[in-house]
Amino acid sequence: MTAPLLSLEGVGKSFPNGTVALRGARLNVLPGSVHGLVGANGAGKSTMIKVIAGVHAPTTGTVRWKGEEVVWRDPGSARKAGVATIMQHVPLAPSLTVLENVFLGAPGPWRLPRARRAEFAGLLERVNYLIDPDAEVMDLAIGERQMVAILQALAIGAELVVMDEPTASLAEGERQVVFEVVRRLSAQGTAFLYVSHFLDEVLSLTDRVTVLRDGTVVEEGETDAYDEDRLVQAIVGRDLLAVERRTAPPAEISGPALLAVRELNAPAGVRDVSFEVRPGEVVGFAGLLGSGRSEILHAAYGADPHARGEVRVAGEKVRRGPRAAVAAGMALVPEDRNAQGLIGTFPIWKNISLPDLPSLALGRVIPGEGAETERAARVIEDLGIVCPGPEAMVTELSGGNAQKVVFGKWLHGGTRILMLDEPTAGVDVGAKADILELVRGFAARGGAVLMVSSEFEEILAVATRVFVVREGRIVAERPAHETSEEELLMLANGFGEGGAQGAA
Ligand SMILES: Nc1ncnc2c1ncn2[C@@H]1O[C@H](COP(=O)(O)OP(=O)(O)OP(=O)(O)O)[C@@H](O)[C@H]1O
Repeated sequence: MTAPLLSLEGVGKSFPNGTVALRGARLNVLPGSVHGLVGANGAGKSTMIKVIAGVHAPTTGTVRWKGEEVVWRDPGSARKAGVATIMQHVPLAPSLTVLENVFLGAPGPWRLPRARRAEFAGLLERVNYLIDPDAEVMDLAIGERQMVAILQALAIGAELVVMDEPTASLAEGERQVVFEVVRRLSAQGTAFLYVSHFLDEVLSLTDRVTVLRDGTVVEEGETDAYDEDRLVQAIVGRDLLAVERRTAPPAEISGPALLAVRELNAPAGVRDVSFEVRPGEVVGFAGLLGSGRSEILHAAYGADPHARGEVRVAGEKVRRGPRAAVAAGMALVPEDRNAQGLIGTFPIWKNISLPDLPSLALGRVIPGEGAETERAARVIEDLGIVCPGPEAMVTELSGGNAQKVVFGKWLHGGTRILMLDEPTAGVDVGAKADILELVRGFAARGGAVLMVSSEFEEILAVATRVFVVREGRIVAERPAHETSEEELLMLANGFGEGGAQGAA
C-alpha cells in the first residue's frame, strides 16, 4: 500500500469541561486521494480537523506527516508543512481583492503585482476556473469565495486540503464546480480530506472514507465498498427509518387562516407575494438559491425593515418588526443560525429560554426552578443533542448540535407559526429525520409551518402544500401529494406552466 501522506494513530482529545471528543482515533490519507470523513453531529469530525490543522493539540496519540511524527502547535505550523484547512465559514478578508486574498498566506513579498498576477493566472489554469482578480471578496457569491479559498490553499503549495462541509450553502451549479476542481486537483496530486453530511457527495467524490462515531473510528475503507445504507448504518449505529413521503392528502385542514400575508414586497427581491396558511399546514417554499425564497420568510416575519405589505396572525394585524412577530407567536429559524440564533456566552438552557427573555430575571446564571431546565432537558432529549447537560455553553457544542438548540428553542412555548429556513442544513442524517418528525408534530398540534429547503425531497416529506418561488414571486402552487421533485425542479427553473400566484 502507498505510504500515507497524513496519518493519525490513537488520537484522543478531551476538553477542559470533561468532554472526550476523540478517543483512540486513526486516519490515513493517501497522497493524491480524496478522503471522506463522516459521522453524526458531535461525532468528532471538527475536532479531528482542528487537530490536523494545528488548532487543537491532541491529548494522546500521534500525528505523522509523510511518515515523520509531527507536533503542530498552531495553524501556522500545519500550513507551513503543507496542510490548508478551509473551514465552513471561509475566513477571507472581505475588503481585499481576490488576488490579495489568494496570496495572503503565501510566503515572500506579496505586493509584487506583476509576478503575482502571472502566478494567479497559472493557478486559475490549474483549476480551470475564471474569476476577476480585482473583484472585492465581499461582492462574491459563496461559491466564488469557496474557490478563492481553494486558490489560497494552492498558493501556499498545500499538499493536503481539508474541507469542512464545503457545499453546505452552495447552489447545485456551484457544488458541481467544487467537485470538478477537487477531482482535477487530486488527479494532479493534491490530497483532500472532505467532511460532509451529504452522503451522495461522499460516495461519488471520495476514494476512501472514514466513519467516526462518538469519537472513535468505526469504519474505514475504499468508498466503492459502501452504499448509502451501509454508511448511514455506520454513522448512526442503527438502521434509519426513512421519513415516509405523504402519498395521500392530509386530513381535512379547515378553519380560518392562522397566517395571512397580503401584497408583500421588498427590495431584497420579494414581489407581490400573498398567501395564507391554516393551522395544521406545513407549507414548503421550493426555489433555487437566489430565487427569493428566504427573503419571503424574512419579509413576512418583519426581519426586513424595507419590506411592505400586510401580515395578519389569526386575523390580527401584526406590526412590522421581530418583536411584534414574536409577540404574535411567530418564530423564524434562520439559515445562518450561528450568527443570528445563539448567544455564545449563554448556556444551552438560557438560549432555549431566550424567546421568553422578558420573563427571565436579567443576569441570572443558574437555571430557574423547574420549567426552564425541564424545557431544556426536553429539547435535548427530543433532538438528541450531544452535550453534557443544559448547563453546557453553546460554544462547546458541535456545529450540528448548536443548530438543534436554535431549532429547539422555538418548538416549545408560545410559538404558533414556525418559519424554517433550511432547517436540516448541517445536521446529520439521523437528526434530519428527527427534525422532520418534530415539524410534523408541531403542525399536528395546530401550528402552522413555513419551510424553505433546497432539498425538495425534504419539502415533499413534510409539506402539505408547496409554493414554487422564482424571481421573488410565487409562480406555482401544488398539493404536496400530487407533485414530484422533478416537477418542482422544472417549475423552479422556469419550465412548465406557471400557474396561479399562490393565494390560498
Ligand atoms: N471547545 C469545546 N469545549 C468543549 N467541548 C467541545 C468543544 N468543541 C467541541 N466539543 C465537543 O466535542 C464533541 C465533538 O464535537 P465536534 O465539533 O468535533 O463534532 P462534529 O462531528 O464536527 O459535529 P457536527 O457534524 O455537528 O459539526 C461534541 O460533544 C462537542 O460538544
